[in-house]
Amino acid sequence: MTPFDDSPPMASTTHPADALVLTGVHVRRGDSAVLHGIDLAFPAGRITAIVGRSGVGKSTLIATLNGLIRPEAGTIAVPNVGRLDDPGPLREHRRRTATIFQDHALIDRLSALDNVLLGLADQRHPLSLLPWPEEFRRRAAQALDEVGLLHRANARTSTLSGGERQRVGVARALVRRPNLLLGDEPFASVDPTLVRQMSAEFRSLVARNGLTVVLVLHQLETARLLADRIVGLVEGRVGFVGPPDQFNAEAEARIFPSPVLAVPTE
Ligand SMILES: Nc1ncnc2c1ncn2[C@@H]1O[C@H](COP(=O)(O)OP(=O)(O)OP(=O)(O)O)[C@@H](O)[C@H]1O
Repeated sequence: MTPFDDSPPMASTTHPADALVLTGVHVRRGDSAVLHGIDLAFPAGRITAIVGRSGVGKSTLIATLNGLIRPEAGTIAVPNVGRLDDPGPLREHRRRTATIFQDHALIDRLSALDNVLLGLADQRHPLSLLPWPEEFRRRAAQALDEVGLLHRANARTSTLSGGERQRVGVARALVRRPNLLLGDEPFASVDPTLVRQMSAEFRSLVARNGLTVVLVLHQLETARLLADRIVGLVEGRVGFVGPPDQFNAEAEARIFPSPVLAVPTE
């Protein structure tokens, strides 16, 4: 198996080229069983898009990968780190993981640079009144440079365009120097034309930084553009795993079945 093999994941085997391996993962939220026995490996250095209809468990899967939700059964293994049901590996996994958000979760009255620095907030005392350490400021400037926004570092975030705000959100994730980048609909508030323009840039940024990326994407078109691999969920189960060019009409009908319309009776 090469690092770029897209054959179905061997969930019981941890391959060195996998960044995360889920085996028989069941997740419950409140009274509902949401994910049912997920077997899935996420290849290192690749972009995986999670797609599926509303309510199938996409956000739940991302929160589970993040370590925010603990499965009621099954395991999540991070090669060279450990299993996420152990507190030590879980802490290390969370340190290596960054998240990008749909609304970018930026503070408008702060500068772009200060918003990026917030990505490091957990690395200093929460009540610190001291200025950010020079090393952190240098890292934040580097992250802004990485997304092509260094020239806007001191601009108030409220004056930035939608695409620029999205880049600040990505820089705030990058400043943590993560191995794993997770996103729940990170491009939802960016104009589709802009997403098309940014996708090549995003892909080369991911390759430059050696990131493993998992994104929930509502737009299939965006998933095809951005991802190396698509995971389609149906009712909390994996219904498709493969490269975008294999996500054909049959797969699309399986992952996005037409709603069954009730036939009115007299
Ligand atoms: N905090 C919660 N407590 C109880 N049930 C929840 C909670 N969050 C989500 N659920 C339920 O879990 C199921 C899956 O939700 P989830 O948000 O993972 O789906 P999704 O595929 O991301 O949906 P969407 O595309 O609409 O965002 C849904 O039935 C939802 O109602």
